[in-house]
Amino acid sequence: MDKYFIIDFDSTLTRVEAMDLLASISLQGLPQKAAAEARIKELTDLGMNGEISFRDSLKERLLLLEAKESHLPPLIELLKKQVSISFQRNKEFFKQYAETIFVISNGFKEYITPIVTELGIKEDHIYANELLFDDNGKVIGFSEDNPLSKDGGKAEVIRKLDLDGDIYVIGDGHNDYEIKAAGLANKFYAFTENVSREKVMKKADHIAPSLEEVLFENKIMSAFSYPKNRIKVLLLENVHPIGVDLLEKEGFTVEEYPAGLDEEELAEKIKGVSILGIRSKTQVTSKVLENADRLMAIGAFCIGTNQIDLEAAQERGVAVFNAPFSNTRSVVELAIGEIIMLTRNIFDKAVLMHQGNWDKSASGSKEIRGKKLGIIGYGNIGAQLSVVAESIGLDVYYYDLEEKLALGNATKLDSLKELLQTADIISLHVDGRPENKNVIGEAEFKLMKDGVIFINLSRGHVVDIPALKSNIESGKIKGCAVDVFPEEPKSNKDPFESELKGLPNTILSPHIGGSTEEAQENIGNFVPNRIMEYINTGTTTNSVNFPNLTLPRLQNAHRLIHIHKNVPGIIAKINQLFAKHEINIAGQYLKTNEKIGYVITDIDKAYSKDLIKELRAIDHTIKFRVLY
Ligand SMILES: NC(=O)c1ccc[n+]([C@@H]2O[C@H](COP(=O)([O-])OP(=O)(O)OC[C@H]3O[C@@H](n4cnc5c(N)ncnc54)[C@H](O)[C@@H]3O)[C@@H](O)[C@H]2O)c1
Ligand SMILES: O=C(O)[C@H](O)COP(=O)(O)O
Repeated sequence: MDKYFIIDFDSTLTRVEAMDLLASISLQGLPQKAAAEARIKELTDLGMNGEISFRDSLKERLLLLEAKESHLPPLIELLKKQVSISFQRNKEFFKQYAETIFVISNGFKEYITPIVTELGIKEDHIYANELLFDDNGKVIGFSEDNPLSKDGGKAEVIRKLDLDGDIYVIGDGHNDYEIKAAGLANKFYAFTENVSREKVMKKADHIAPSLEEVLFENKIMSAFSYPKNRIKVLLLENVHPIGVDLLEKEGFTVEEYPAGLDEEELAEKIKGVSILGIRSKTQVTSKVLENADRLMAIGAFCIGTNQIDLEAAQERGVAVFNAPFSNTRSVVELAIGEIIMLTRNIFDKAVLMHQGNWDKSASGSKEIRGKKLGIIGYGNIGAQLSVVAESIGLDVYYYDLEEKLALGNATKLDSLKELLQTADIISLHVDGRPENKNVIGEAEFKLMKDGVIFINLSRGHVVDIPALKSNIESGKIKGCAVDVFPEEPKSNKDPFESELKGLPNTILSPHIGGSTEEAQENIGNFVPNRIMEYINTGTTTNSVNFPNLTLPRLQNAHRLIHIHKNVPGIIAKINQLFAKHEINIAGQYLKTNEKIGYVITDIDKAYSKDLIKELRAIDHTIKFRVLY
């Protein structure tokens, strides 16, 4: 049985209402332009929602237009640029299915025909109204014999066409739904890529946010192997609007949640989610991942990824991305500011001032110039802090577990002990790996100089809090700044509890080291782009738990992405299947790490579906997907 596709023009096949565009051309320079345009828009919406008779709306709109034949060429040029994005992506569909695609519109043939024939739709499959002109080329009306000039016209055209097969209507208006209401279509797809009309969506059999959704539903090959609107994104912890916007523009269905979720909540919410976006608070545990039935990628919209069970994610074929340098500078600037504030005792003095006390004295207040700054963890933040600190006169020492290049005049120390004994100011910038729990505890505080300044902007669990508290109280630590805590409130509405509250010369901040507008904007851009690259091309550059592969653009081929446990013989099995099915391989890329293998194979487009089934069935396959 043939499948016929009946497609609406305005706001479906194109992103705009052609009459609105025509109005802006024809009314150019006329005093009534703004008022007439507003009324035309209003009449269009009333008509589309089925609130006024179509013919009345059309008549009134045409009268307001002041249109001439000479306005049509510029209108057509503008409309050509306004073909809906998912229609542009799927030109192949229009060519292949030309025999069964019809455009039925209450708009006008004069501008519809040049646009839709360019897509490959046949001229005699276009049904629309026709304009009438006077001798001077002025539009004076429309052909009233045409059924499309009146209510129910679309249904009448379909009835006359007497198509032998299933009929699927794709449109954004009530007049499109009327075809289904008249019993003349199998399904009405409310097309929402350009406009979403609540009343129309309620009546639809299916909402189609893109043409791919319709094609996928009907098992027709489309530009994407999977409609993007079916990819559900869950964003927690107030991800920057830029990030939200990028993911929405990509066509994903995005749900946002301002706070973090606890394990139980997330284990429920994660079902059906393909992309999860979090920041430092949300713990993505193996229990959460067990329920992640569709998860492909996790974006940590921050630097740290210790909140994610990276190994469990990897074993399930879930790639994790973060923003490794987007807030580095912000943390460094805060550290520098705090070093100065604490060395000058500003925090306590400010508190006293607010209480009405004037304490002008130099006692215990020092310059930072020439003081020894000890940086523990000389990674991105530690190294950047080293450079900035040195430029304002600090003498920099550092200790890192790994061999790191000393920047500027910084001095590398070989042990933590040496660093703790040397520094006047200690700033902690280690990562949050579990082994770093309490890396600074009583024994380490004991090794520090009396009157040391201590700063932790890294992770809360790396410092033993009771030990820190007693060393502040004893005066061993003269000043302290802590931005990160073992337990942090889930949201701004929850209270903050800590033993460190109320201690002298102690700056407590609510985990805002990386919270600057610049950093959040950078992160909002960086992470979605890595995720979209991964989803669209398979590229894993910058993934923190997947073998990193930068892949070329896919050209005239299908890309098979196979993620498997790194056990011997898998590649051989994959390639044996290609040989068995006589597949021509256009390119193959492989990278493994200890746990998983990541194999990408670009192959010619023609192959049997059995190949896919057999690739999926290879033992130790974790995930498999096809891109085209
Ligand atoms: N407060 C905030 O808002 C904020 C913002 C950004 C980053 N961070 C945190 O800052 C920390 C550092 O970030 P980064 O981008 O520099 O990370 P990074 O991975 O580039 O650097 C961490 C460095 O610490 C070293 N290291 C790890 N454990 C160590 C140990 N026990 N002793 C000595 N060295 C050790 C590593 O070898 C590495 O060089 C991370 O914990 C990150 O989560 C906090
Ligand atoms: O890891 C990070 O980048 C910091 O801890 C900042 O985390 P946040 O985005 O949750 O503020």
